[in-house]
Amino acid sequence: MRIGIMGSGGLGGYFGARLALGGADVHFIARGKHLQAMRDQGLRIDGPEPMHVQKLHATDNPADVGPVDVVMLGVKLWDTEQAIAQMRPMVGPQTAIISFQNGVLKDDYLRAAFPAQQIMGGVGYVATTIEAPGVIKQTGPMQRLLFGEFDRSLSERGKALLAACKAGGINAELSDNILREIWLKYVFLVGLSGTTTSMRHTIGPIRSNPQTRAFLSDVMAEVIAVGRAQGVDLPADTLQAALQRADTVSPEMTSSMHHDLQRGNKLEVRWLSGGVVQLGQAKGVPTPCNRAIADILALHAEGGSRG
Ligand SMILES: NC(=O)C1=CN([C@@H]2O[C@H](COP(=O)(O)OP(=O)(O)OC[C@H]3O[C@@H](n4cnc5c(N)ncnc54)[C@H](OP(=O)(O)O)[C@@H]3O)[C@@H](O)[C@H]2O)C=CC1
Ligand SMILES: CC(C)(CO)C(=O)C(=O)O
Repeated sequence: MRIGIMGSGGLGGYFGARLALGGADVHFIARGKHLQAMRDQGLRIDGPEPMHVQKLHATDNPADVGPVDVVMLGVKLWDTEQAIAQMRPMVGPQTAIISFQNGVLKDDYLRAAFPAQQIMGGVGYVATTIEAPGVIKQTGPMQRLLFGEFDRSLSERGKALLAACKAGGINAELSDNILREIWLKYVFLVGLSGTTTSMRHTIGPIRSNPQTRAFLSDVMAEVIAVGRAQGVDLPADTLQAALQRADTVSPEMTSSMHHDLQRGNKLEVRWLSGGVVQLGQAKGVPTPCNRAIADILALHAEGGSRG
């Protein structure tokens, strides 16, 4: 299977490395020093299960690659439109395109650019960052990919990608309700990212203090209300399950958005809590807690200030 990884950082680099080690014909799209290091030394994954892809295809020019079976989109949300424009040479009429970015607005960008039948839904669970050019660091053993067709069929292309993932040791699942999976992650992630970033704390103290726990719960409840207003069939116990998830992760856990704030990077808040506000407004669902998060972080959203 030919796979194009559009954005080979924490997410794309990690799962692309596993796919390559599993035997898939992976083409990494990267840029700058990271691209140079990958060309010179391959791609190294540090963490609980160290890996090294020594020989790989890496380029900043998707035209060098040409059409692939699957494009996996893994750039930060602020880079999406530019990445979509650049990745076009990898997209032939039979190419499946899957965004594993966070949030629920990501697929709207794809739908605006490509025919709906080429787009599959995806969710990625992993905690990784680019530690140095050519090196990705994974924190903790979690690694999981979910993907599927928006029409809920279990397609042959989905099964083929599943087989490629399994060959690379990825905990992958072909979902028959990917929209729900995307929203279930959104509920958890907006709660985690909104609270850890606005409060500048790991999840441990946030979930233990009754006042901040109530805020976490209210943030998640707003996401659920917006999702249901959008017609997503979120189970009755979604809030309980999301809070339970927040209770069972390490107390030291935080979100990628909190890491971005600490490093003075741009933030994905416009698509996370900001996305909840935007979708809530369109459906008349109040989202005061998410609005507070988006407003509090607005001065940091373009980067340049460390939290
Ligand atoms: N990392 C994680 O643990 C997880 C991340 N996610 C989501 O996945 C998405 C990606 O996050 P993450 O992997 O952490 O981000 P990273 O910044 O680690 O990786 C993105 C990479 O894509 C590169 N890139 C961006 N645009 C282009 C382009 N046009 N051409 C070539 N390379 C490009 C970036 O380069 P440059 O550095 O130069 O900008 C960077 O190397 C986000 O939406 C995030 O929320 C979801 C689950 C877990
Ligand atoms: C919660 C986590 C680590 C799960 O993949 C994530 O997606 C993020 O922090 O952005």
